[in-house]
Amino acid sequence: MSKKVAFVTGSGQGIGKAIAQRLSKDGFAIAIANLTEEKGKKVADEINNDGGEAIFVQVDVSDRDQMFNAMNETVKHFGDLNVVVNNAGVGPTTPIDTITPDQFDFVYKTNVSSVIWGTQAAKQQFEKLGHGGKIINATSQAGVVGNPNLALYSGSKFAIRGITQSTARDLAPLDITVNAFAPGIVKTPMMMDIAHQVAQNANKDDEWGMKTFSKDIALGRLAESSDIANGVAFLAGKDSDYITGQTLELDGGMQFH
Ligand SMILES: NC(=O)C1=CN([C@@H]2O[C@H](COP(=O)(O)OP(=O)(O)OC[C@H]3O[C@@H](n4cnc5c(N)ncnc54)[C@H](O)[C@@H]3O)[C@@H](O)[C@H]2O)C=CC1
Ligand SMILES: CC(=O)C(C)=O
Repeated sequence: MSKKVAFVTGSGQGIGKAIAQRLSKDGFAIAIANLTEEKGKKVADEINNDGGEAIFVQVDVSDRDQMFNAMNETVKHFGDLNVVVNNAGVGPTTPIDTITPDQFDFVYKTNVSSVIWGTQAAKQQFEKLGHGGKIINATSQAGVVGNPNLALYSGSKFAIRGITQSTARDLAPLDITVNAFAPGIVKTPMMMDIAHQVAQNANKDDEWGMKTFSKDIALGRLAESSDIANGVAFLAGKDSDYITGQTLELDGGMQFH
């Protein structure tokens, strides 16, 4: 039987890379869809050298045509597509007075437009292939509760949960599920940068910056990218077939509902 195929955006490093590696272990062929070629190719090579099957497809997720082309290229190569993980995102630190129109456009195009284009392109491919599929969107604990200094980012992540819920209803008749995952504080370049910026603004060190975000984690430790990939693997697999429109919180116990 041929492998199922997963398309993972922002998989050149951090959480996306861990998701790609985990889904490969779970038997998926993987499209590493990333902005920067060097990092994306390296992850694809690592998966192939490890006995998996991966290709690199270059994409700027904020560009609709590029998202459609990247998914087309994936289906041309592997002959199928079953799971799309809209993971890529940016997280600048933005005290409210500092936000500019350019920054607004950049964050909302990268984080929010990308999910819409990714959903449209996935729907098109699933329909052409004549089967359903799974769309999985990256929100954040900061998309469940507003975080200080992150007004642009938090707002964009709240929007992703709204889009997830709406499109789950729209696409259910096509046997397409749409869910989101909400990581907590994960040791990746994005989070290190946020902690650094917040610390600098307060004249403190990076450890202090990280503590301002991590002090309320019930399980008492920062997340590894693999903790997040474990949850996404569940959403990508058969055991989540009867779940749609939900946000799975992967935050070690930060936000409770
Ligand atoms: N690190 C954390 O603590 C948390 C991260 N998240 C979310 O998880 C997702 C992944 O985050 P990290 O791995 O931490 O980020 P990261 O910054 O470490 O990695 C992001 C990856 O996305 C790629 N990328 C950036 N812009 C792109 C674009 N326009 N088109 C294609 N690829 C692009 C980068 O090249 C990089 O490979 C993001 O959506 C982020 O908002 C959510 C909650 C917490
Ligand atoms: C970067 C992020 O998603 C946080 C702080 O939750």
